Amino acid sequence: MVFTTVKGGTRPYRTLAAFVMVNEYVLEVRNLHTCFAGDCIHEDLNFEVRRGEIFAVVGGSGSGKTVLLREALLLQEPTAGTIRIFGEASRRAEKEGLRQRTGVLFQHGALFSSLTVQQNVEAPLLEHTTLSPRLRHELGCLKLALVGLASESGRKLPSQLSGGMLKRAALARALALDPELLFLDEPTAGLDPASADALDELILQLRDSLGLTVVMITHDLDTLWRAADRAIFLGEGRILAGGTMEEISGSGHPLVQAYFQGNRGRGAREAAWNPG
Ligand SMILES: Nc1ncnc2c1ncn2[C@@H]1O[C@H](COP(=O)(O)OP(=O)(O)OP(=O)(O)O)[C@@H](O)[C@H]1O
Repeated sequence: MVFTTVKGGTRPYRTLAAFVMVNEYVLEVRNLHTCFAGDCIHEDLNFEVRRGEIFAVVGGSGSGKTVLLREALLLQEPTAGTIRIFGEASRRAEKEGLRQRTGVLFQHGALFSSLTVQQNVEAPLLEHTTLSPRLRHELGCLKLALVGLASESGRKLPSQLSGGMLKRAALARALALDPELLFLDEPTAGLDPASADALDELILQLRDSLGLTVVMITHDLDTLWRAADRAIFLGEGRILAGGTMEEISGSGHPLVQAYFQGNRGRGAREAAWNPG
């Protein structure tokens, strides 16, 4: 890791990430409108996510972050506009292909409670590949190791894992098909600070080692300062600010200021600038 100087302090910046990040758009959102019964929560959103970056979607409650994620995952249709993933306009007909190139970590893990962790991780391989049971098992073990879970954890039911381990297990399942693009919905929600830090570190490591592109929704200011390369701030149906965390937090918009300039926001920024 090298350090680069930014206005007001020094933040870690990862060399491999800088190398991987290129101007190839993995996700492009153009002129997106989403309205429910005439009430519009997205009014002409435009942004793009570059290959290899960790991109965060931020905003107050009800600003439309989850709806945006559901639209990108083809679980919901926007009212107007397009979402292109891997350069292709995402259409329902291409759902299967897109699913295999994208992984999702849902906020509550969404693991099958009656299956063991190992079976959960193998589930996408069973559904989308013709691999033999032995190969599926080996790949499942590999993914568990990748997220830092011991093989004993694979034999447990989700209910027998801690919150941090559950997130890791769900992440292992999201990585089962070697996705290029990973969506994370509130990855650190409900975790204690140490587990949240460890998960942030894991996300950074996975991006660096696998060359993943990560799009995450988060309210966690520590995660934002530590992991996000760029972000957008949603509010009033629009993107109120976009860019690096430094750029966004310096926005003059009152909603953005209130979000980042409170005690929690300032503390997270200082911690990111003074790691360790
Ligand atoms: N299917 C739906 N029908 C009607 N309204 C909806 C529907 N889905 C979402 N909404 C509304 O859209 C708005 C945005 O919801 P969304 O869940 O995307 O917010 P959010 O930014 O993810 O909030 P939070 O941070 O609290 O999770 C909310 O007012 C919600 O009630």
